[in-house]
Formats: sequence, C-alpha cells, structure tokens
Amino acid sequence: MATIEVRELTKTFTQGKSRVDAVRGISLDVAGGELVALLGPNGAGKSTTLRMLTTLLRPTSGSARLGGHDVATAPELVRRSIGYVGQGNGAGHNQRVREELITQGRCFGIGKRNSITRADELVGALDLGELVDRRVGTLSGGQRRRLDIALGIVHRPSILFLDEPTTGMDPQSRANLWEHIGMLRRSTGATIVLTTHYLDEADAMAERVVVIDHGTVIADDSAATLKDTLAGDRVRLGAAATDLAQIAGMAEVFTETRGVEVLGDQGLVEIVATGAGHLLPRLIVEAQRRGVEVTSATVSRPTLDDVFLSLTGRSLREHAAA
Ligand SMILES: Nc1ncnc2c1ncn2[C@@H]1O[C@H](COP(=O)(O)OP(=O)(O)OP(=O)(O)O)[C@@H](O)[C@H]1O
Repeated sequence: MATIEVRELTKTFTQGKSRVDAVRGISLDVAGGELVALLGPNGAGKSTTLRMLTTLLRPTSGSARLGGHDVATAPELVRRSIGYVGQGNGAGHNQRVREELITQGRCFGIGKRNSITRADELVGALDLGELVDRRVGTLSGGQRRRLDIALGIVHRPSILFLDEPTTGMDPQSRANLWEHIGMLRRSTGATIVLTTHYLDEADAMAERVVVIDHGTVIADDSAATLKDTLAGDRVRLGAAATDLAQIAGMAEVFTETRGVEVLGDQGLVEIVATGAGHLLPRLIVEAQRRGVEVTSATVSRPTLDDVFLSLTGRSLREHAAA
C-alpha cells in the first residue's frame, strides 16, 4: 500500500467573484521511503497541493490519505505522522536554537527529558552544534533552513514535506542541505516529498519527478526516463553554410532521429535523437560517404527544462530565474 494516496484532488479559491482553480484533479501514489520532487512553474499548484496534504488547507474535492489516514476525516492522525517545512520560517527570532528545538518537542507532547534528548540528537544530525546558543534571528539562510528541518522532524514523522527547501540559498549551502536531507533519509527511511524550482536539483536528487502545470500532473517518472522518452539527446553538427541542408536531409533518414533543425546563423544542424552516442558515428560516416565535411560535432543530454518545453512549449528556466 502506498504511504501517500491522492485521488482527483482539487482546490478552488474563491473571493467575491474571482475564482482560481489552483489544483485541478491531482492523483498520485507515493511508496514508503521514496523521494519525490514536485516540479513546475510559479502558480502551478505545488504549494497548494502540499498544504492540502499537510491538512493546512481543506480540499475542494477528491481525497488524500497519508499513512492510511484521510486528510479530511482524520487530520489529527495525519499530522502526527508527517513533518512539514513550509516556505516561511516557523521559528521565533529571539529563541536560542536548542531552546527552540526543546520547545518544539514539548509542543508535540513529548516529555521534558525526552525533548532535551531529542533536541540534542537533532543538533548532531543537522550539524547545529556550533549554533545551539545562537538566537534564531542571527542565523544565515542555510543554517536557518537546517534548523527548520530539525524542527519539522522532532516528532519522528514517517513522511516529510519540504516546500522549496533550498530557494534563495547559494550553491554551497544548497549542496550542504542536500547532504543532510540524504543522511536523514538513510537513517530514518522517511518518505520525502518536496517542491523545487531548481531543475538540476530535481534531476540529481529525486528518484522521481512529478511535473505539475496548471494544477494537474503532466508527467511523473524518474528524471532519466522523462528525459529519454520526452526530450531526447541533442546532436549538433557544424558544416559550411552550403552543406547544412544536405546534412539535415541525411539526418532525417535515421530511425533514431526525432527532429532536425538547421541553425543557419550558427552554421549548425541540430538533431534531436534517441541514443545520440550510437547515432553520431553513423552520421559522420554517412556524411563522409556523401562527400560532405562535418567540421564540428557535439552531443548533449537533455535537461528537465527540455522535458517541460516538449510537454508545454514553454521553458521553466524563466520561472526559475523569476
Ligand atoms: N489563498 C489563496 N487565495 C487565492 N488564490 C490563491 C491562494 N493561494 C494560492 N492561490 C493561487 O493558486 C495558484 C497556485 O498557487 P501555488 O502557490 O500552489 O503555486 P506554486 O506552484 O506553489 O507556485 P510557486 O512556485 O510560485 O510557489 C496561484 O494562481 C495562486 O495565486
């Protein structure tokens, strides 16, 4: 049985006459221990979905069960089995780091002694040792994020939701946070669902990427499969301007070829193909056979942005930059 079972979940916000269909029928099963990234442009409905799964928002229709408990009928039981680290910081500015962790334990009904033991465990797990006596308001963005995660898992949830855990952080702090998320996962076996705008991050870290656009799931698979099936490799061959059309015609004949474009201003032909590593040598041999000189050749693997582009005709990069 899946740890998270979502069926046709929707959320419509209405205010006076205005109506926003933020989530329009999302279905999703997540198995125990999976790390799933929800990826999509601004306003796609990722946070709204997360907020419904964490019982912070009531769904308009559809259902969601977490650890066997329904968000609508058993929100208390759902809350006990999940941790949620939202986009805003929950910790008080004036509290000291260790105090904050102990207070959080007490809020979850953990006894005083056990809250202290748990706080010390988390200080170790999230590398907060040097910060225990610092006031929360003085922490850097990355340190603050590590504290947020520690606060989110005080009660040992089996499912952890992270809403844009690394947004706004520099690359080094992002890598450091990911290391901690990885360690946490290995040591607790928790199921982790997160949202991110960083395509490279979803690609490298999540074993499963759920692409959301306009409130629905438009793709759901491993990053590698999404890239292979939806985007394909890119081969770029350089040649004299007069030879480009001939190279394009030649490339179209191969069964691996999915699309060909002449980039005249760059003196290139771009070929989108399956298994470019095998295709490239054959293209070059064929060009030689036809007496056409290929002056340069590059192969690149697609990115998740290419996947999004092929699904929607739009780029996610503009959104990520925004
Ligand atoms: N409380 C609300 N009232 C009205 N509309 C809302 C509310 N919360 C979210 N929305 C709208 O719902 C849509 C989905 O928003 P949501 O925050 O879920 O997107 P997102 O994919 O998380 O975006 P981002 O990546 O920018 O965080 C947006 O159009 C947003 O403006």
